[in-house]
Amino acid sequence: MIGQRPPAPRGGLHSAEAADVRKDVFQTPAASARALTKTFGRGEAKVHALRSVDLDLPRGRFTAIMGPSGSGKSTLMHCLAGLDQADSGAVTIAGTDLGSLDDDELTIFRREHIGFVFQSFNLLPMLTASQNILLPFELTGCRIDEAARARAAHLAEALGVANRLAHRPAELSGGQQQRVAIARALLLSPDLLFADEPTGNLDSAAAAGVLHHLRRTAHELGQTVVMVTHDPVAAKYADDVIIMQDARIV
Ligand SMILES: Nc1ncnc2c1ncn2[C@@H]1O[C@H](COP(=O)(O)OP(=O)(O)OP(=O)(O)O)[C@@H](O)[C@H]1O
Repeated sequence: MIGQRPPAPRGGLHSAEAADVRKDVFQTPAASARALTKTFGRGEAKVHALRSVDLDLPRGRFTAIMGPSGSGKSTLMHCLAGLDQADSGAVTIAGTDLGSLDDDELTIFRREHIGFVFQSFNLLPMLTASQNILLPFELTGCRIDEAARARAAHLAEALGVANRLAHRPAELSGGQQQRVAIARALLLSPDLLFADEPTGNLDSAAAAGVLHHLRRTAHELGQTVVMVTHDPVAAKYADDVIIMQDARIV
């Protein structure tokens, strides 16, 4: 176990009530999209990237988004993550309608509720693995305290990089770098962890390690994980697979 999946209810509930509370928490989707529509360009050059997409992402599950190139996967992920705005429709994360937030509020919301992992790891080369993992905490403007260090150490342990913390990214394998990047993305306990082709730069053994840890993150930390991938082998690690085609979920 690397953590408790259902949050422990407080206030002395009887076990049946506590089970109901846990069930409710996990039945509320971590994120929802309703009638999400997005086009690029105009006139003859107009391209439909999303055509009225509806989606609920269940909490604590690992969901893969697959589909042919140009089918709208990245656009969907960017709209869900508040990195891009749909032309119409709504995205709700942790009960907040992203459309109700101004730019500054959206930036803060993303920092507090959403974690990202990219194909190219995006670690800072001059920082050690440990400093990279703690970076999101520093960006909040708070001093790194014992609790933050303990969380970073716990995540490093869970992701199998605890013995690499003093090393810089160039001294780590690709798989280790990606696992450091996952620990960093999880530091502030986001509601959603988005992974964009996280194994695209890895050989099959390193990819398997990263996918195994993403799966554990969902199942043992109760973390909602969404991964865009072209790789059917990677998608097999997911609990649910969403297939996109021609800007729709099929
Ligand atoms: N910034 C943009 N400007 C113009 N068209 C765009 C832009 N971004 C995406 N598109 C178009 O929108 C459609 C969906 O693109 P998207 O990147 O979401 O697909 P994808 O499934 O992620 O593709 P890939 O697997 O190749 O990354 C494509 O036709 C793409 O060309």
